[in-house]
Amino acid sequence: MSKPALQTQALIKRYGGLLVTDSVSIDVREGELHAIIGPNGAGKTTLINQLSGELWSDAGDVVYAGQKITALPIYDRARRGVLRSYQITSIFEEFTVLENTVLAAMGAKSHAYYFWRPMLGRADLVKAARHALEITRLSHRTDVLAAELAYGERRQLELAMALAAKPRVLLLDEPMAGMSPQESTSVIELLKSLKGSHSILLIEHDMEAVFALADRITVLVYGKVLCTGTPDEIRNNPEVKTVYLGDEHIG
Ligand SMILES: Nc1ncnc2c1ncn2[C@@H]1O[C@H](COP(=O)(O)OP(=O)(O)OP(=O)(O)O)[C@@H](O)[C@H]1O
Repeated sequence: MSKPALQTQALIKRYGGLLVTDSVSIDVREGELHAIIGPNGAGKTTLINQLSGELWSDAGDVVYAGQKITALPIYDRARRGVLRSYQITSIFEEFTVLENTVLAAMGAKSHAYYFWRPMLGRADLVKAARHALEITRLSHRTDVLAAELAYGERRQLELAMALAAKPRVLLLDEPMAGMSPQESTSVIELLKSLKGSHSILLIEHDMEAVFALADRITVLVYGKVLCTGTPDEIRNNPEVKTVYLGDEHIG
């Protein structure tokens, strides 16, 4: 069994009296795609925000490669390799797809945006960006302005930008939301190809995609972990069926 890349230890987030994540302990193993599912309001997005550093936790720890990163801000976590899609830079509308992706690669390497240098003058960054665009199937759109992209293409660009930053752990909150069936299929294929070389934490409402992709699934209900297991274990777990999915939704 591979070791954990990212772990939470009894992680808690409160909003007033509401425990939104309630002592959540999960781990994402090296090269694993670990999906988090649960009903609306279960705390999935809050958890991912706590992992990326967008939200401070009230108690508990986030551990990456054996080190506590709970107190680190987003940028430090990202630079170490824990990256949420679209987190490092937002898309610059007036820049091309390639320029946006080069900027993301640059940000990850702490080049501090050397705007006075030609953006495409760094061969290594351009190469990383082109590679990310190739695997996200956006190579044919490299010279198009971001402002001209369709919605699904923008989501693909966000993924390309995250990949150009060479993450070790990728945090994805509904990467297929709002995509056409064709675009979703292409993202599913992409995630399949990224598994193994990346550890991925995925929140996704599309159960078909989750069960097709996940190595393990954690079910979150009212902020608490109900169970973690392989897709088969989750599919056959009577408690999961009762509490959340309903027989007809599983698998
Ligand atoms: N800033 C906030 N202040 C107060 N309550 C909040 C805040 N953010 C989230 N919540 C509450 O925390 C709970 C969990 O929200 P969260 O968005 O993490 O759930 P989720 O599982 O991602 O839901 P969904 O599947 O609908 O996206 C909800 O009850 C939500 O109303």
